[in-house]
Amino acid sequence: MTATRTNSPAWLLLQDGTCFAGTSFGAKGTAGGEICFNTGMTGYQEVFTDPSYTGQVLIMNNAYTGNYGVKNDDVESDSVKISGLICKNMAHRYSRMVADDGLESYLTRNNIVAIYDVDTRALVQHIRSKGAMNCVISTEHSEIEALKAALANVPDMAGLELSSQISTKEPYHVGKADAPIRIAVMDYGAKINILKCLADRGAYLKVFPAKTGIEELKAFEPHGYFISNGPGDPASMSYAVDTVKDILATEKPLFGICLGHQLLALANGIPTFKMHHGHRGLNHPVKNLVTGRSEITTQNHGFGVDPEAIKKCDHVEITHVNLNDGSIEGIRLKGKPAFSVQYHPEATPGPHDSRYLFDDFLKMIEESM
Ligand SMILES: NC(=O)CC[C@H](N)C(=O)O
Repeated sequence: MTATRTNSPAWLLLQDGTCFAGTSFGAKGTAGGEICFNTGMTGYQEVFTDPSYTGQVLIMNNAYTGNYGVKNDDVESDSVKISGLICKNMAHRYSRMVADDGLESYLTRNNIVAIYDVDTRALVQHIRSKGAMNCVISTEHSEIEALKAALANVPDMAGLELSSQISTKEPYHVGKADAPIRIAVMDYGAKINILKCLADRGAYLKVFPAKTGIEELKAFEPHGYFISNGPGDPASMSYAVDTVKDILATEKPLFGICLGHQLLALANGIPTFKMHHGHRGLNHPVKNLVTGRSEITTQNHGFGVDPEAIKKCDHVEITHVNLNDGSIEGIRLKGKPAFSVQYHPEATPGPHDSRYLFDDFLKMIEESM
């Protein structure tokens, strides 16, 4: 399949004044967000639709993006969630028997501004040394003052609350209603495959809007609670921290992923912090300190849990660490059936090494029933 090459110019301006020129791909217009990069070599459609990327302009480290097109069901949510896209090369032809569309048409339909022909190696090295910052990409402004004005409107990721905007508006169910195990899911921007991983193991889920109170959660009579991934700064989510505290008070099993991990830490008095440039990719090595085994993990986070504060917290145990930088990848509470990981065991896209965590959670629930 081919698409017409437009070759129209596009520009990228970073918050520190650095500028890149490139070529437009996808929707026309101007888009801003926090710039971040994903080192994965495949799985771009799942990444673009991951709700945790809300508010972020994504650089793909892979030299070539779009070669296998898109498929209607290779998604992690109902729409593309990235604010914008930056690539080295974008495929104008795609090749996959079962593909439904090409990437450019998909981005255009989803109103996503993208820029390619950018030296992404230089750009990623820049972010790696300077750290996370905001940016704008534009097909309509080439004047630096106009780009700067657009950039001034992009909110800081630190302190930004996004989950309540993208969470489901109404509760919904996943799985079979007669399943023996019921799990209440807090939707702060949940990826579809996390829900599938739980339902495939025989759980019936009720997925709740971000600001649902404990009484409504309890009315579902859940045997366990799941705290989802999601975008934004966990420290801005006091409503969610309160919900996690209320859930812990029920003594029912709790499992949290990524944002859910950060919220479990915050609910136990452990602060989170903004990382230099975060972890986003499919090959982050993590060691499970309980089993001594290592796993290769999928990651997507720009905030982390404070390691020093955990060490001082008697009732929280570190279960997983990142083998690249020693950052905290997993915790569990002593004396309570609650645990969480900073990475993504559902791993769409990515290796399935960590799927055992869903089995562990279901087993924990069975043992508590
Ligand atoms: N994938 C996630 O849940 C991300 C959590 C949080 N928004 C972060 O960037 O750290």
